[in-house]
Amino acid sequence: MEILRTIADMKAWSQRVRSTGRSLGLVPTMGALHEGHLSLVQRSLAGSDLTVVSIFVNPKQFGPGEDLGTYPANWEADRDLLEPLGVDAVFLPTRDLMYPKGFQTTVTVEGITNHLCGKSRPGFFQGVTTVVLKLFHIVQPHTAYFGEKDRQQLHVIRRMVEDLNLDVEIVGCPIVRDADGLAKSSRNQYLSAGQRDTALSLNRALEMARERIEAGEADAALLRREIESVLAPYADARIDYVSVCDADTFEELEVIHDKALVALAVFVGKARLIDNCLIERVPCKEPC
Ligand SMILES: Nc1ncnc2c1ncn2[C@@H]1O[C@H](COP(=O)(O)OP(=O)(O)OP(=O)(O)O)[C@@H](O)[C@H]1O
Ligand SMILES: CC(C)(CO)[C@@H](O)C(=O)[O-]
Ligand code: BAL
Repeated sequence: MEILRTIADMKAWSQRVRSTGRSLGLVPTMGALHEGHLSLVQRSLAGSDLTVVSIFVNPKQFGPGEDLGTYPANWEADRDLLEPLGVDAVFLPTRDLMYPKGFQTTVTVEGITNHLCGKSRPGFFQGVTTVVLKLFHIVQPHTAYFGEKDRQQLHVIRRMVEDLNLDVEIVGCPIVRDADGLAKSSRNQYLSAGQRDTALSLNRALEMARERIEAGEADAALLRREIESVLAPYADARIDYVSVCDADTFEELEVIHDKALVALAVFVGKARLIDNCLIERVPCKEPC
């Protein structure tokens, strides 16, 4: 596994690979890897000839007061997870290389970033799209893999790729969960045992919403209140948002027709956890 620490080395490596006609997959991450990340890596290993994983804790997507300074990092553990899988290269740039003195450019996707995480973390998506566009130029992948746990991020990146005519195929990968339903996240490391129990209420709330929608509930405001009441008993949970929204525009729904995205962001202690599920109501064949 090649460890590439400079932009010049990464570009040269990618150009060599591409010049031989082989396909290149990229899995962008912020490190502290877990099975969620590894599922993206497996998908890339299966779908591309060679796979690059980038590890970069991108300061531009963290707001003031967020956890940039304490974001988990463990390069040796990450390397030990990636090497046996057969990853071809890891791109590990420093902040100074990615954002040298004088850096002044920002990439903005409008519209869909006005909702959910974009609303509660101003500047977050600008940071994401700026770094992802840089990574695409540096690594030059044919395909890039992103998790559906960050479903809004996935849509924002697809929008950027389409709007800027980038030649990168974006593949979305399903959410990987622990056996008890908690979505894998690097920030789960912040949770105490008690807070972990609280964190399980996110998936429970999503499952409740799924059952209610599949059973025919169409009142989105009522569902938002019901989700809040699943979370309310937990004193150590603080809701950032509860959304029952359109799965393409991320605008809040009043009435659920055939499909809705239910998305949550909840602080449990210092961990801001996100989770979501896309719920499609199967039309009745017989009169319902
Ligand atoms: N449980 C998961 N299932 C599938 N994909 C995931 C999961 N967790 C993270 N990913 C994906 O891995 C990629 C890198 O994410 P990142 O490094 O921010 O990890 P994370 O665990 O989401 O971290 P955080 O604690 O910041 O939420 C993203 O595309 C993200 O959607
Ligand atoms: C896509 C990403 C690596 C950009 O920093 C980050 O937002 C993430 O890990 O989801
Ligand atoms: N996976 C999202 C990265 C972040 O929260 O900054």
